[in-house]
Amino acid sequence: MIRHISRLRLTAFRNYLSAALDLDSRHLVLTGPNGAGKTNLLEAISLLSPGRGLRRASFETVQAQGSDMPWAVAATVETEDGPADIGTGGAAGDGARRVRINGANVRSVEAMSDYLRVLWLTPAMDGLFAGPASDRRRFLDRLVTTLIPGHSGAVSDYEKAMRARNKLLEEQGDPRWLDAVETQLAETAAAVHLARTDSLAHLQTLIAESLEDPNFPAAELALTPLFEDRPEPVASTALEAELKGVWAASRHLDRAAGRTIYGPHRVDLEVTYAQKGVPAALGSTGEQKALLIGLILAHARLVKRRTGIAPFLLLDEIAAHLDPDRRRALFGALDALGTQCFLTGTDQMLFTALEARAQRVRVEDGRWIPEH
Ligand SMILES: Nc1ncnc2c1ncn2[C@@H]1O[C@H](COP(=O)(O)OP(=O)(O)OP(=O)(O)O)[C@@H](O)[C@H]1O
Repeated sequence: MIRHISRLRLTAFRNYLSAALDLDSRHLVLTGPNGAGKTNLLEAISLLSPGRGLRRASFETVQAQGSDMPWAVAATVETEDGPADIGTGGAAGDGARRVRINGANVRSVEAMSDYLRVLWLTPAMDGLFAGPASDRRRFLDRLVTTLIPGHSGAVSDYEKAMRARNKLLEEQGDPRWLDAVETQLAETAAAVHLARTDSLAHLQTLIAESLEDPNFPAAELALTPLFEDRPEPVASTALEAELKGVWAASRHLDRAAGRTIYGPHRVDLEVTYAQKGVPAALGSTGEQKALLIGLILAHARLVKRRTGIAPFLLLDEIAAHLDPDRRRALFGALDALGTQCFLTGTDQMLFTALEARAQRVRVEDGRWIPEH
């Protein structure tokens, strides 16, 4: 059985006031004019995972304008153990979001990951390899979170502790407080860094084992070193001690710089086009897209292998950028993953090769019209 979403319901979510859709386990193709609500639907599904979803929008932004109802996304996920009802949404006057599983409130957004995992590819990621390092770190953290759901929370805890350290440095705070903050910073930093390196190592191994697919070339992945002048320990306690030492010694420098210079918030994900041995950023637009698709497909396989849950793939306007042969290869790869994929495009013709392997819905002005 393929784990899949069998029912999706949106309330006061962006341009959807109230919409419901029944689905089978096949892929879902969404077509419709610009601004109809195709990406909004993908964003809704992306919020069934930790973090802020595929647009990284604040929860106030997703609230449908002009509606008094709090926004809500609800899905029924068919699993091997039966259906599960997963819901998330906002509550009036509160910036946070609530999560409900099978009718009960749960405290942690990570709990949704027991039922479903989500990965996405959007046009906003097109410049990933040539753009700023912060985008690549965020991309990597998204991959890691799909594998290790607690990672998203660890990254926010780390960022919070770093802001506290920077503030204490600026205010010339008590060194004992700095010690305490740096201890906390080191714990979260080690967790973040080791989750990243561990996930990357597994992903690289899987890519190396996979049969070469000429349509979606293999990537070589590496993290830039944490420190310029010393090796980084691989064990958590040793890494924490090393980071604490570095931060304690660099307080003056960091105070002058107005920020923490060393740490996992500064590393970069280096991606190389394996066959050619050149940095991904030097590839053509099409090559970079193919590399990114290959990376997402490989990661989806990794998540399936290690967790038993094949992630749902949200592919926003991917088909339009591929030539017909590569499009067919993509559809074949999606079928092989054994998961439900959600694809958008303005033109139904792009998805002809999917034939009966997809259900089709036309999106118009915040409404869903199933096509038969
Ligand atoms: N909070 C909100 N309340 C109401 N409408 C919203 C809200 N946020 C966004 N919208 C509307 O949603 C629409 C955009 O939807 P979406 O991005 O899903 O379009 P799309 O079908 O993917 O289009 P394209 O083909 O251009 O990518 C816009 O018309 C926008 O004004």
